[in-house]
Amino acid sequence: MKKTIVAASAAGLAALALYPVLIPNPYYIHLFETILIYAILLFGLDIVVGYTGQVSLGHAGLFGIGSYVTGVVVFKLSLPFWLAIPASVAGAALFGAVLALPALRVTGPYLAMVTLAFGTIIQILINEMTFLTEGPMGIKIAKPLVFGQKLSEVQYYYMVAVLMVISLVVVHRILKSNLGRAFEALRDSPIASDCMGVSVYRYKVYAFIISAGFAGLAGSLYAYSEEYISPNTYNFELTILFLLAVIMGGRKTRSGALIGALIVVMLPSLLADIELFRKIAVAAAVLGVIGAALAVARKRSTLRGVLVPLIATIGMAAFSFKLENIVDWRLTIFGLMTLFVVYYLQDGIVGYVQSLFGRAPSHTKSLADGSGAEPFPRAQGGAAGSILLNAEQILMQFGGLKALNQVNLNVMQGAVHGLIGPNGSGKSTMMNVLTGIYRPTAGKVSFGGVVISGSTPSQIALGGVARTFQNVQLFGEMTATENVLVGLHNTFKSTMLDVMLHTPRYKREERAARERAASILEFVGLSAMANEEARNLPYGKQRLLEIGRALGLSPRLLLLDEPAAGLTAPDIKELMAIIRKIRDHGITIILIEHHMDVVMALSDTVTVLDFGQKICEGAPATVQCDPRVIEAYLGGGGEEHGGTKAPMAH
Ligand SMILES: Nc1ncnc2c1ncn2[C@@H]1O[C@H](COP(=O)(O)OP(=O)(O)OP(=O)(O)O)[C@@H](O)[C@H]1O
Repeated sequence: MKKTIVAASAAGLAALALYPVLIPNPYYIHLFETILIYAILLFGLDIVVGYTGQVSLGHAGLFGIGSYVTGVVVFKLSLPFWLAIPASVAGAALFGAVLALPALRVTGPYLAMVTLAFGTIIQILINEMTFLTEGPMGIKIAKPLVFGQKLSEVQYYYMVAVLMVISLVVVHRILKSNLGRAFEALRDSPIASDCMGVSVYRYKVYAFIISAGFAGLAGSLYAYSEEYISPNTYNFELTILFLLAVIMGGRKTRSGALIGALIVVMLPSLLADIELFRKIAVAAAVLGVIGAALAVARKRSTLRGVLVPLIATIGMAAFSFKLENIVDWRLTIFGLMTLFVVYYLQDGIVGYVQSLFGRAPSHTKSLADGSGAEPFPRAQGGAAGSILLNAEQILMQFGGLKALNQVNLNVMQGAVHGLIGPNGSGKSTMMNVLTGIYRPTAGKVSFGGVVISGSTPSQIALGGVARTFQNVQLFGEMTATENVLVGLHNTFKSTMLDVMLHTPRYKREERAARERAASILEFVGLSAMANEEARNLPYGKQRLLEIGRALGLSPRLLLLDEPAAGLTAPDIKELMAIIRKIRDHGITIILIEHHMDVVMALSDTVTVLDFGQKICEGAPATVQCDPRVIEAYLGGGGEEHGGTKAPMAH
């Protein structure tokens, strides 16, 4: 695996170096240079689109800012390229931060519209600010001067190639680091990210800034490459083209960005020549037949599943020989191809090829050995028996509904505190109030003597409160190890520079985190599934992984929201053993559970809620026999509440 990557990288570098020698035609050198420039932008766009899962239709605008910062500082101030290029990166990054603001408030189609408006405004501004940008006239700039010598087309090609390789390495390092894991985590579950101490707010802004920085670099290089820039270039079509390139090539891979860039740069030229188009259509049909045969043979698809793409590719090849002139059909064919890719190749070309050969999309790092590393330190602070968490007079109102009504809760250091009640009694609401997801309408929560109500979920998480969710909230596309590594995010002190340069500090932290992750997985019995994507784990194991991820925070308090829900009897036994082990490590636990046998066996104290009010509290044996509790459960509709057994049944 590693050997294949080294061989592919060496071949890629050799191809980059030899291209101008083998194909000295300046037109083709310029074309390839454009592909490399677009690839730089797509590396960055993939951070936002592929990793954080946000839609950005503003990247043509950021690309334009990159070009125009260079254009203006060269044209007006005669700055050298080594100042103009960083200025473009910084300028675009600044606007990236501006673009991130709407992303913090809206998602999906709304974000698409806002970012689209951003791109349009940038284009209009470039057009209108003639005093700076020369407006529709555009700006002419020459190739960079190095030691007083203007770079030739080939020399400039090498400069772009080197910057593309550096960008690729930097982006790859960022995305494989704790930063990249944070980006992916906020895509899969923003709420879980926040509760792991990974602030969605902060990392969305980081993603947009980094992504915009690469758009700025690409824009600057493009300005030097074309030697002329005008506002028309940075239009709506370009932004759509960028987005399609990421999707077509395959998100979350650098090779996908390169293939995407190749396609979008080459496609207009390919669709301009009927002879060439026929050859390509035939090649696509042949590849389609081979791909379909492979997919059926490897049982990755059925004959029915491959029928439509097969007919489409063969149909396109046949149709190409009927056509006299391709130019009128260009946009239609382009649209159909896009539709085809989006519908049938959702993981892009790279994802499709990888699935054919049965390889998981990314995740190449093998599991570190966890032996020796402590899964998590013993919880510190507070003597056993002292109050760790205190919730006072909590009122949580949703409109007219009082989901929690003047609830008091004291949780003792080192205890397992059960929280039970019929469906809708307010248990999960309490969990959300304690972890900062809900701000209580009235009342106060203190943890370790510090008031935490009003703090953000990530602040509370970093303060030592970890949780799991009633509906499992894992980061589905990430492996079990990576999920736990997100929990360990706060163990990293490395800066982005450390990540980019792979400094000893970053390497040390990454190694230590991986060792910790391995030992946590061992602790929850998931070592064998360490490299499996979370979404592919059996349900019971997913619940254990959520606990493991929460343990990554080294919490003092762990809130478990119905951890046994949906588990089989052997899984429940395993879960109970794990909860006991966690308690033995000095971690205080709040346990919401409908399985009364689990609550009664594990809890030191049990609090019972009904209709948002605390109706009883005490030792399990006492609570079980309390008439108010029996009434609440029986009055709530009988002995079962979605798997609930009435307390007195045990
Ligand atoms: N965000 C919200 N907006 C409006 N109502 C809410 C919200 N969250 C909870 N509720 C309401 O608050 C009440 C308590 O819900 P909650 O989920 O806390 O109960 P629960 O005890 O956890 O129930 P279950 O055992 O079914 O999970 C319910 O009536 C619920 O509909």
